[in-house]
Amino acid sequence: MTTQTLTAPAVALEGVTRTYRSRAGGVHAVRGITHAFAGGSFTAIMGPSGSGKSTLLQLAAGLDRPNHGRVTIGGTVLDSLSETALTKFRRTSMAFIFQSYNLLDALTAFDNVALPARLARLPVDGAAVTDALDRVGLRDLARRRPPELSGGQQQRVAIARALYGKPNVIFADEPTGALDRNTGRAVLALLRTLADGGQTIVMVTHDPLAASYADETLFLADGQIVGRLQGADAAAIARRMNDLEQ
Ligand SMILES: Nc1ncnc2c1ncn2[C@@H]1O[C@H](COP(=O)(O)OP(=O)(O)OP(=O)(O)O)[C@@H](O)[C@H]1O
Repeated sequence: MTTQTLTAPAVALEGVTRTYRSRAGGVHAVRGITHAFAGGSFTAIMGPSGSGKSTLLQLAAGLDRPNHGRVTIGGTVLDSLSETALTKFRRTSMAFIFQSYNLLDALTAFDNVALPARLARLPVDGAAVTDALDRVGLRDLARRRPPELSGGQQQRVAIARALYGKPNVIFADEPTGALDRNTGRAVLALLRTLADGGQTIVMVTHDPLAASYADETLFLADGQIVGRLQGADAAAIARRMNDLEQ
């Protein structure tokens, strides 16, 4: 892992705009967003349905390209990369944690954790894979496949995958959306640990309690950042969300 100071932006968005064409006309999903996510920071993104959260996350992760503006991750301008180079860059520089876990059912937990390294044609360090599974409490379940694991266990496999490669940036879209409260809290505590260890976390969530684990919450409305709260508790975050949804 590249060690970063808290002041170096791990992910920078500059004037990022994404418009979708539809039969009814253009949908301005993200409108000129500029924001720097500091290295080692944990940021939550909240906002009403349709405010552009998922689009913003996809743009920041290079899964979608902006119509205008640019995204820089660890000093690399994503726009300057070909599709092939971008895919390779994504495999080594970032991890994704989704509500739906995104694990391959045919592979064991161990092989799911090792998958990004294999796809990037890097040697797999078996002891490090086991260590990553151990850190999320799944050492004994390494040989199980996702259908043989609970939702919380599957999400912990996804987190172990993010732990193993030690990517600088972890993007999470509703990582606790499908989990019960206690399992969700355990997952959030793990994400908090990753940020405290220097990885940068950008997480979309609808849940003020989940956002309270972050250092900062950004509030989106109509494709723009309309507010932010630092170090706020769940009640303060919920109040701000209520104000936005009025
Ligand atoms: N592929 C697409 N084609 C056309 N419009 C799209 C597409 N994806 C998203 N949109 C539109 O862009 C806007 C932002 O969508 P986005 O999914 O980013 O919002 P969101 O804040 O993540 O919503 P939710 O909380 O409901 O998941 C919405 O108006 C949505 O309908």
